[in-house]
Amino acid sequence: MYLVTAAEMGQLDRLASSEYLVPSIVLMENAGLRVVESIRRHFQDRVKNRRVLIFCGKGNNGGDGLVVARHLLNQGAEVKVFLLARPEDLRGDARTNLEIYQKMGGRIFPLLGESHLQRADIALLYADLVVDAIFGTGFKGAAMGLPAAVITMINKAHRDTVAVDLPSGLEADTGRAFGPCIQATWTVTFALPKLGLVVEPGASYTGRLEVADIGIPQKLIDSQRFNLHLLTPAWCRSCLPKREASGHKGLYGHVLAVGGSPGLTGAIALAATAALRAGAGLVTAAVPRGVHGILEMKTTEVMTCPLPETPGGYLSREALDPIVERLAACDVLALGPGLSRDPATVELVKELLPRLKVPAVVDADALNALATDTSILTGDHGPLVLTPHPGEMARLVGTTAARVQEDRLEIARKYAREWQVVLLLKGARTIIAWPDGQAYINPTGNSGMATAGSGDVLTGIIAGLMAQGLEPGVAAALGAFLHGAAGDEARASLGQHALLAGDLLNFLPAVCRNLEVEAGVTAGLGRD
Ligand SMILES: NC(=O)C1=CN([C@@H]2O[C@H](COP(=O)(O)OP(=O)(O)OC[C@H]3O[C@@H](n4cnc5c(N)ncnc54)[C@H](O)[C@@H]3O)[C@@H](O)[C@H]2O)[C@@H](O)CC1
Ligand SMILES: [K+]
Repeated sequence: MYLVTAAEMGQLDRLASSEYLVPSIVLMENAGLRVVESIRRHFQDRVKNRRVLIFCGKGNNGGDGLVVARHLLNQGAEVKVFLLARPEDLRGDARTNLEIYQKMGGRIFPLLGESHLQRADIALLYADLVVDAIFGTGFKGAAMGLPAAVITMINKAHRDTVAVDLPSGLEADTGRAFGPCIQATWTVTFALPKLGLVVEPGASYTGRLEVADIGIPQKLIDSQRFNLHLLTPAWCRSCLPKREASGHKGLYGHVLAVGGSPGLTGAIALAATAALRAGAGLVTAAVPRGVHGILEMKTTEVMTCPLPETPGGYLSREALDPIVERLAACDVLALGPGLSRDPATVELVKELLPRLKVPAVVDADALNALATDTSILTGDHGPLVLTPHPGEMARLVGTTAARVQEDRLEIARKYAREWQVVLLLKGARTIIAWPDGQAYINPTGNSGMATAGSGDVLTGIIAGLMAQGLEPGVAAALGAFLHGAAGDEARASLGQHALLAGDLLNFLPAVCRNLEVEAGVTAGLGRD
């Protein structure tokens, strides 16, 4: 599903009217009606006598709020509209909707100065629901003055709150709030999700996200060339590798996982097992000879292979040829989990990558090895998926993790293009940037997954999917989704504090099974 900026959404709205002759007031009517339907679901269809406060700004977002007000009034709710503008300041469709609402006897309470705040504050005490229609995609910068005071007052009241299109105070394009911002229970956004709703901190203000069809012609949406996408269960389901009734293990690919070092055998064991859980037919884990016996004890279905090591027990330069030989019988390499930063191992990584004839997932210390010489990335290389966390990304591009976090999307996109790799930038709302400029944002996952070994599981899942023939970009996106969804299932059952990376392996089957059986899902965004 496309993710759009405010300007892209505005363009779609305009083209719907100018090219397809859909009157803008019809779009506004549909938008309001979708919110009313969502509110009815919230109240299990019993809206009569519900006390609903609707806060409206002077723009079209406020116009949507007035449509909501009119329909709820019609359906017997006790509606109060607080207007953060003088009625004569409203224009166009918003003005028309104000007038209809007033003709129906709907009440408007002005919210224009400090003296009006108290009345709204008292009403909030008794409200069953707050509808936030103060600002939508037209908002820029910070809420200040009266709107800021109103937003703060609504948040302090802790009432169930539905945001219309966007939580007021949030920038649609960045997901940042430079002043107070509505903390929504849920948000009904129109036509397509806005980028700011799905990246942090915007996603946290948004609450549960519903995407509502307001009648913008699908043909118009399909004709756009947006290059940012939100991963959805339906898309992921369509990408799941197919299993043949007569399939055998040779058909589902062979992963070679290279990594491990003294004290870090768990990382490679997790990655290798995750590759099998993701459906790979065969997985071989190749590790320094000294830890090979430990790996044998830790894993059952994984095949293992001892490699030459340095006196300290790290993979040595002599491991190069055996790895290349092994790879001749494999479909994909997973490189990095538990590898260490020993200088000999760093050299090994740098010599191995240019010799690859199979696609590779490069993670952890293999990324740190690359950071010592990024000419490998700028030169000719085969298909690569890089899976850095912000710290590893910062080392790769010579900046700080804070800088990477400030501009996650643009940085991921820039280097995916520049290096011609699939770049998966981890963190809350993982980004998967493709070399052709397309980028995906993953809505699944939770902070319980910020735990040792979680990244190793992701590496294994992606490699396992690639072994089954998925394109690297698709495998990375689907892998991120499955990994996060397994984390969400694990959290639902175990809570987030005690969650271990190994638990992800145990919840992955349920997630895959759900995708196998679910016949397409709406824009569900994981659990809130
Ligand atoms: N055809 C359309 O364009 C449709 C628009 N719709 C609604 O219209 C919204 C966009 O409407 P608008 O473009 O009128 O904009 P908004 O209603 O989002 O708000 C814009 C108003 O807020 C003011 N503003 C912006 N930043 C501010 C700040 N930092 N502090 C104080 N005031 C600020 C602007 O000057 C303007 O008056 C969408 O979010 C959606 O809810 C829907 O009705 C569907 C159809
Ligand atoms: K809003």
